[in-house]
Amino acid sequence: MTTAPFGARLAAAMSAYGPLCVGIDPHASLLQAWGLPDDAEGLRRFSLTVMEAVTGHVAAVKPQAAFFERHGSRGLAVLEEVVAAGRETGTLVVVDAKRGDIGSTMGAYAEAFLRDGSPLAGDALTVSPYLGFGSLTPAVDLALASGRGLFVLCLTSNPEGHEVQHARTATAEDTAGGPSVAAVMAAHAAALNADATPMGSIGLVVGATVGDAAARTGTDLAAVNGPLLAPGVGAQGAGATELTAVFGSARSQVLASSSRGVLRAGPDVAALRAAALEASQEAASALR
Ligand SMILES: O=C(O)c1cc(=O)[nH]c(=O)n1[C@@H]1O[C@H](COP(=O)(O)O)[C@@H](O)[C@H]1O
Repeated sequence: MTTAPFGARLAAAMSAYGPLCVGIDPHASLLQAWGLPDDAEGLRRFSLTVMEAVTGHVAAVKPQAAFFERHGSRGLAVLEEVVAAGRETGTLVVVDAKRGDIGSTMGAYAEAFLRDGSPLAGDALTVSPYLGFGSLTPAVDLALASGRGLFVLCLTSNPEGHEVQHARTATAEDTAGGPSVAAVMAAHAAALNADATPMGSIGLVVGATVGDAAARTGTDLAAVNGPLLAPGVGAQGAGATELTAVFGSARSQVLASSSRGVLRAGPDVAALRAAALEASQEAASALR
């Protein structure tokens, strides 16, 4: 394996371009607003326009798989084109597919999204650990072996996440409840990233909208030593103030993510690029 680890590649991209990931979420309403048909060709023009506008200007892009899957196999072919365009331009691609399953099936998801030569394999994948962090082992192993990364859901940006993520884990001896689910997920990531420089490749998803949830759940974000993907910026209401407040001493690890907040500026390439650069600068000053 000659590729540098994802954590090192992302750290370099963030220092070159700033801490912003532009989400590629081709909602039907956005296709309409851009004057595009709600079909695979509209999806393709939308996605490649975003790539043209932001590659080489921001650290990463994050295509959301659901918006491609809703167009069937032709939509997935467009996702493959986005992945290929990222590879050609050197812009990191986080495939946001939030996969999670029992280990034996997780192995197949890992081969789809993290294996060299797979057309859907970007630089990192979002994964869901709610079948137990250990169920993600095939993805962890393949990501680390291939220079890719993972973003493991930890404290998500949506208002419903707390009922699972803030819950206290129980053991046979400690029925009163142990550490929170979020803290356990963060501790697993920290263990996998131990000793990595400048940071490890097993990141977490922590929404910019979660307020003081890390403190309330005892989740030590600074100790993760890995990237913290922070969606919720822009359309979900978080901005610079929230980024600073949520991440505190972990802010140098944060990759802020905005989809609709940037995409609404399209379809003009220059306007999209300007919106991305503005969001990137705002995130950079909040996270300095
Ligand atoms: O993993 C994600 O990216 C993610 C996690 C999370 O906690 N919240 C969240 O909004 N996301 C994704 O981030 C994007 C947010 O889009 P906007 O609200 O338009 O910026 C969507 O693609 C979500 O699926």
